[in-house]
Parts: sequence; structure tokens; C-alpha cells
Amino acid sequence: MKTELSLALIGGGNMANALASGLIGRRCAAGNVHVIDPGEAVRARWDALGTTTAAAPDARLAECRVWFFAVKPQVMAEVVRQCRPWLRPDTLIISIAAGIPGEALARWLGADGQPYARIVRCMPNTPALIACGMTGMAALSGVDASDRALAEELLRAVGEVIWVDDDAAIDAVTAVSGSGPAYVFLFLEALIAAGIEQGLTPEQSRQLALGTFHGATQLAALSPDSPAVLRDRVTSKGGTTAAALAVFQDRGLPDIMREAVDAAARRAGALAREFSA
Ligand SMILES: NC(=O)C1=CN([C@@H]2O[C@H](COP(=O)(O)OP(=O)(O)OC[C@H]3O[C@@H](n4cnc5c(N)ncnc54)[C@H](O)[C@@H]3O)[C@@H](O)[C@H]2O)C=CC1
Ligand SMILES: O=C(O)[C@@H]1CCC=N1
Repeated sequence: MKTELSLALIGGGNMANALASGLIGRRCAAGNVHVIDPGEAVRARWDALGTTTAAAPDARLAECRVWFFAVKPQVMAEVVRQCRPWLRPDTLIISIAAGIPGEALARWLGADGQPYARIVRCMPNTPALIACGMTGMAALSGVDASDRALAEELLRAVGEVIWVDDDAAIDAVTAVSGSGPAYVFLFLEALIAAGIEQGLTPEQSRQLALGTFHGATQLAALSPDSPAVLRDRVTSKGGTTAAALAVFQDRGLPDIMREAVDAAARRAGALAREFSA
């Protein structure tokens, strides 16, 4: 077990917790993880895991090879600047903040007009909590092959990873897979409620809806056929599925999805304008 890696988690909330659950004991010893978070209750949880903690950036950051920024976009600029005094030439920066461009991070961490480009921007999602995450990643120019491999290995500890060519594409990743679990949960809620209206008990409807999502997504992942072909195979001519799909089409489900994903991507752009000046 390679546990010598030293990692700083800057922001110790939901997503940091998900990442740590995949890494501590496997890739990092708890004692090599340093968590910065002003929340006293948050720090107490990390202390119980055996990490070190601090309420604000401190000198231990200089000993950490990887800094993982997991604070809200609204506070990123200030937090990154507070951490900067402990930056070393080989520090690998990984940021998961929605909407904050790598270029802004590079500027905030730079010195003498020189941006710091050893930065990987990535967008995981909450199923990372059960090691079923989906992460999109983009590397800035200062990231060499070994840093890239390290960043990928860290995010792989909580699920699957894809690389996108440039930082701007992370906004699209955010709109599809970062926010995506919420779309799936909304769909599930609606399907469960509809099943109850049809006379099923809440538990029956929940089991049927969850089992269907699980089975259908597994089939789509494992089958060589496209989701459209698989959908067609469920849909008997003049049958029940056709009746339901006609309602989805009439109500414009594909348009609703396009507009929703576009709204998320545009919000990512707006966050960048608001919080990365
Ligand atoms: N929740 C999600 O589904 C996803 C969130 N993200 C991104 O991850 C980031 C964190 O989100 P969550 O973990 O959901 O939020 P969270 O609210 O659970 O965690 C944020 C943590 O940052 C701490 N914090 C606040 N000010 C701080 C400061 N000055 N220094 C250090 N820590 C500070 C808070 O006490 C909190 O524990 C956000 O930028 C979000 O855009 C990315 C992918 C998915
Ligand atoms: O809603 C948000 O802004 C964050 C980013 C992706 C998921 N949650």
C-alpha cells in the first residue's frame, strides 16, 4: 500500500469527505491528510478519522504534495490567496469548484505576473461517496505526465474518470455529470410518486423505480446498442410504453433536458464572471 502521499483538503465538506473515503487507508495514511475548514463540527469529524486539521490555511500546507480545493466557488478566490504563501514549485493543485476557471486559479496562485499552471480542474459528483462517481478532468499547461497520472489516480479512487481537452469543457461536464445526479433523483422522485398514485405502496414504488434505474443503466453501459435502440426494444407497437413515451414527447422532454443542461452550463459561466475577477 502506497500511503506516503501527503494531501491537503481545503474545505472539508461533502465532496472532500467523498474523496477521502476512497483515499484514506488506501492511498494516504490519515495522518498524511491535512484538512482546512473553519467549521468546528466539520473539523471534529476529521479529527476523529485521524487527520490533522486547521481552521485556516497554515504552514502544514507546505508539506502537502497535493492541494485539493473543495470550497464553494464564492470563497475560492480568498481561500486560494490565503493558501498561496505555502505553495511550493512541485505542489499539484486540484480544484473541484464549479465555474472557477483554471486560468483564474493560475493567476491567484502566481507570483510576479507569472501564473502557476500546475493545476488540474475537475468535476466529480456525489456518487463518489459510494465509489461510483463520474469525474471529468482538464489539465493546465504546467501539469506533466506524472502529475496527470497522480490526479487521475486520486479521482479514480472514487469512481470513473474522463479527460476533456480544455478547461472550458469542464462547465459542460458540470452541467451533465456534476449536477446530473440531481436530475436522476428528480426523475426518481417523480416516478415513485406516480407509482404511488397508481396504488403501489411507497416502498413498492421505491423498489420498482430504483431497480429499474439500476437495471436500465447497467444494460445501457454493458450493451453494444445505443440507448435509442434499447428504448425501442422496450416499446411494443401500440403497447403501454408507446403510450407513456408519447406523453414525454408531447411534453417536450428532450427540449426540457437541453434547456436544463444549458441553464447549468450558463450558471457555471456566470459563477466564473461573479467570482473569478
Ligand atoms: N455537491 C456536489 O454535488 C458537487 C460539488 N462540487 C463543488 O465542490 C465544492 C464543495 O462543495 P460541497 O462539498 O458540496 O460543499 P460543502 O458545503 O459540503 O463543503 C464546503 C466546505 O468548505 C468549508 N469552508 C467554508 N469556508 C472555508 C474557508 N474559508 N476555508 C476552508 N474551508 C471553508 C465549509 O465549512 C464546508 O465544510 C463546491 O465548489 C462545488 O461547486 C463539485 C462537484 C459536485
Ligand atoms: O450545484 C452546484 O453548483 C454543484 C456543482 C455540481 C454539483 N453541485
